[in-house]
Order: sequence, then C-alpha cells, then structure tokens
Amino acid sequence: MSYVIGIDLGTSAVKALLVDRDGRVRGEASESYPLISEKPGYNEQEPERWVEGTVSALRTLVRDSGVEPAAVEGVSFSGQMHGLVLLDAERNVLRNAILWNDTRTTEQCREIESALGGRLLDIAKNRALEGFTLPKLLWVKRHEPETFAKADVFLLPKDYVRYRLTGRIASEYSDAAGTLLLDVAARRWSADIAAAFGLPESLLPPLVAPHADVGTLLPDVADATGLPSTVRVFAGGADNACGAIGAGILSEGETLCSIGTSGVVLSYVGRGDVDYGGRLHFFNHGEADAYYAMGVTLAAGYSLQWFKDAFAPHVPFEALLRGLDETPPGAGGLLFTPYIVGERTPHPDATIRGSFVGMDASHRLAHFTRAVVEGITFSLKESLDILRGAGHDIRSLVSIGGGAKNEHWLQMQADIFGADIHKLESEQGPAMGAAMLAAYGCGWFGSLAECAAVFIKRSRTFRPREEQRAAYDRLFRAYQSVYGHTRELNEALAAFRKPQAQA
Ligand SMILES: Nc1ncnc2c1ncn2[C@@H]1O[C@H](COP(=O)(O)OP(=O)(O)O)[C@@H](O)[C@H]1O
Ligand SMILES: O=C(CO)[C@@H](O)[C@H](O)COP(=O)(O)O
Repeated sequence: MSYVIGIDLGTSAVKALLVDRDGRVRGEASESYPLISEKPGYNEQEPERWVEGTVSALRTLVRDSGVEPAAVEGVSFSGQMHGLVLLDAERNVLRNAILWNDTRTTEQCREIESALGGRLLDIAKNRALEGFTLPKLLWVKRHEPETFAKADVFLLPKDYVRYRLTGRIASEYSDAAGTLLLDVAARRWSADIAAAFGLPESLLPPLVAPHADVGTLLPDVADATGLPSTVRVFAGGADNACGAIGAGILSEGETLCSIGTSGVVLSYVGRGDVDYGGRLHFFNHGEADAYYAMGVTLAAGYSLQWFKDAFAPHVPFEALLRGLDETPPGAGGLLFTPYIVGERTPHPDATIRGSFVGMDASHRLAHFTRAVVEGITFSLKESLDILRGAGHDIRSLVSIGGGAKNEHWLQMQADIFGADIHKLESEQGPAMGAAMLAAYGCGWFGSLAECAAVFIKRSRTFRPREEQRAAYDRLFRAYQSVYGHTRELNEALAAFRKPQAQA
C-alpha cells in the first residue's frame, strides 16, 4: 500500500493526515501555536512556529502510524489564507506574519479603492477587505518603511512552510487569489495592480498550479521527520479550496457550508468571467480552470467558542448544545449577531460588533446558546441568499467543520437554509483536500473528481422541516435588520474597546 500526507496549516494548529490509496485515514497528528494579538484588531503569528509545528506533527505521524516511511509517495498543503510573510534577500523572515483575521488595514483598503476604482473588481474579482494581503503589504510599506525596504519576496503562510520544507519559493493560484494582486481569470500576477502601488514584480513569488510538483524534501527535513528525501511535494491550496476538494465540491451545482473558526458558504463556479459585483469573494479553486464564489462570517465557530469560554467554560460542547432541543426556534425572543471581531459578508465592516437583542428575565443559558447558534447560521444564510440571488440553484449543501459535529445544528442548518444538508462519513476538513491534491499529483487518479469518488462518502442527510423553516424565515427578517440598527452605536463604542484575544 502507498500513502500521501495532507498538511493543513490552520490558525490555531497544524494538522497532518496520512491517507492510503483507498482514502482511508491511517494516522493524524497536530501541533498548536499561539496567536499574537498586541492591539485591538491585530493578529499575528511567528512563521518559525508553523515550521516547528509542521515538522513535529510529521515526525509524530510517521512514528505513530507504523507505516513504512518509504511507502509515503507525496505530501501537499492547505493553509489559512491571506497572511503576509515577508522575506529578505537571504530568506530571513522580516517580521511576524500578519494574519487573515487582522483588521488594522481599513485605511489601506480605502487607498486601494481610490487608486484602482472599478479595475480592482475587473482584475482581482474581489473588493478590498482588511483581511486580504495587498492592504497588509501597503500597511507595512507605510508604517514600517525600513522593514519594507528590506523585503525581497512575500509568501502566504503555507507557501512559506513549503519553502522551508523544500527550499523552493512558489505560490499557487488558489491562495494567490486572496492577495488582491492576482488577475484571477488569467491566473497571473497583475502587473497593473503591483505598479499602481509601486510594488516591484520581484516581490511576487513564481506561480504554479495547486497540484504542481514543486520538488522533494530537504535532507535535514527528511532526517527530522523520518520521511524519505525522495517524497514528492505538491504545491497545495487555500484552506477553503482544500475544504471544498475534501468535501467533493468539484462540479457546478455543489455548495459547501464550513463552520470552523470562521464560517463560509461557497459554491463551485466553472468560469472565470462571472461578476458578483464584489458582494462575494471569488477565488481560483484547487482544480485547473475552476473557481468558487464564497461568503465569509468572520466569527462563526469562534462566536460559540467565545460564548462557551465566557459563560459556560466547564460545559462540553455536546452538553451545551443539548439546549438546542429544549427551546423552540427564536430562543424565546432572543437574537444574536455574530460580529464579535467585525464582519465580511454581507457587511464588510471592521468596526461592527455583535449584539444580543430581546433579553428577557426568563432567559437562561439554553436560550443564549440557541440564540448564538441561530445567529451564526443566519449570518451564513445571508451568504447563501447572495449566491442564490446571483443564480445559483442551491437545494443541498455539504456541511463540514466543528459545527458539523452536532446533529441538532445540522438539522438547524437544513431548516434555516431551506436545503438538504449532507454530513460526511469521515470528515477531515482541508487536510483531506490537501491529501487529495497529493494523490492526484502522484498520478493515482486522472482527476480530483475521480479521487473524490473513492475518498469521500456522505453518511446522512438532514432535510428542512416546514414548520421550523417558516418560523426561521420570520426570525431571519428581524435578524437582518439588527446590523443597520447597531452600526452607528458600534462606531461610538469603538473608542472604548480593549485589546482582546481573537480567533
Ligand atoms: N462538538 C461540537 N459541536 C458543535 N460545534 C463544535 C463542537 N466542537 C467544536 N465546535 C465548534 O467548532 C469550532 C472549531 O471548528 P474547526 O473546524 O476545528 O475550526 P478551525 O479548523 O478553524 O480551527 C469551534 O470554535 C466550535 O465553535
Ligand atoms: O479568511 C479566510 C477566507 O477568506 C479564512 O477562511 C481563513 O482562510 C482561515 O479560516 P479558518 O479555517 O481558520 O476558520
């Protein structure tokens, strides 16, 4: 038997997954690392910790799985998107990486909009959002000019780890799409956008396809992990592209709901010339010539995690969510908006914060829990509705991530979305998509879809229930009005915010 390894470089941890030719998971290892949040809205990580964590997870995986290391044929990557890693000419890291959930760059977003106007959407297919990479580059240029002057090349998080494992600098389309520097439809860096901000083209790493073979492991990495130095390394993809691959979202009509730290609803798109007017993210998929359109809730699982940590730290998730069964839709008249670190879709707003609306003396923990879970799901329905409004006929979704672990929540997704929700048999998230890119790269399958047919199985389907669906439709209208009523209030409150740990 031969094997591949998928590595998912997440925000809180790196996970390495060993998968055999039949798609069976033969081992798993992970290592966590801290988030550095020195000021409100600032979120950074030390790239060296990603490398140490990845090498250590690979070592544990190889040691504990008991498989013959020489039987591992390929490795590939999935990674948290948008993060900025700056390297000097000697390939030293110049500063901590600035992450996707860092919102310090509102001013740079306005600068990008005024410099490029409609050309930004024409070329990069996305509007300027704080989380994306170009605003981060401009922030460093403006606030840390000495650091910027030393920058020779920039990399995205998983591309940096892959560079350290192989010695080869490269980026790939699916992650490059989240920088605002890619001509998304043409799959090449946009010389126009780079020039508009005085960025030398040499700062942009060479681009390859997600399944491209980018070399083999460096001898010292092979020694440290126990893998042979002949193991083939494939470029990999953005975590959402890999999450979609790992859930089999590989043809027109397929839609994914992922509730991790952030939450996304994304649909496969077969063409690059589709115009969503910037209301959704539009990125290159992990498959050649394919794309996806996606809405993002910044704090999806993170809202529930925050609520649990703050108000029920000793209650396990399963026990906390049992309350979903005990209270009817609407949580006794309580609504929650999950804007606790700002929002992206449909309200690109770094200043907005969350609300509980309708608190009543009768409300208890179970009502608040239900309101939080409903609010997260309503937020994702806003993305779903934009996709439907743009012509996507969405009657079913595959649900993944921590939020898919709870069956009451999966049923709620069916009721709120008005669509069938499919649960996967062995849900491994983006690490499985990365393993599939390696399997495809190794030539085990003729396409990612052929690989998905072997690797991915659906286990259960949750169908919408009419009575609940009607109640949620009424609640959703109330939910949608909360943003407009709380926007100015939050602008006034922003000055009182303290630094907080995020995501
Ligand atoms: N048993 C559970 N039931 C429902 N939600 C859960 C459960 N366990 C974790 N979660 C939610 O899933 C989130 C983590 O999901 P995960 O996919 O692991 O995220 P990430 O990959 O972004 O770290 C947590 O923030 C939490 O809200
Ligand atoms: O910013 C985005 C997508 O645009 C995020 O999806 C990040 O790519 C990481 O999210 P988690 O997987 O950690 O929730």
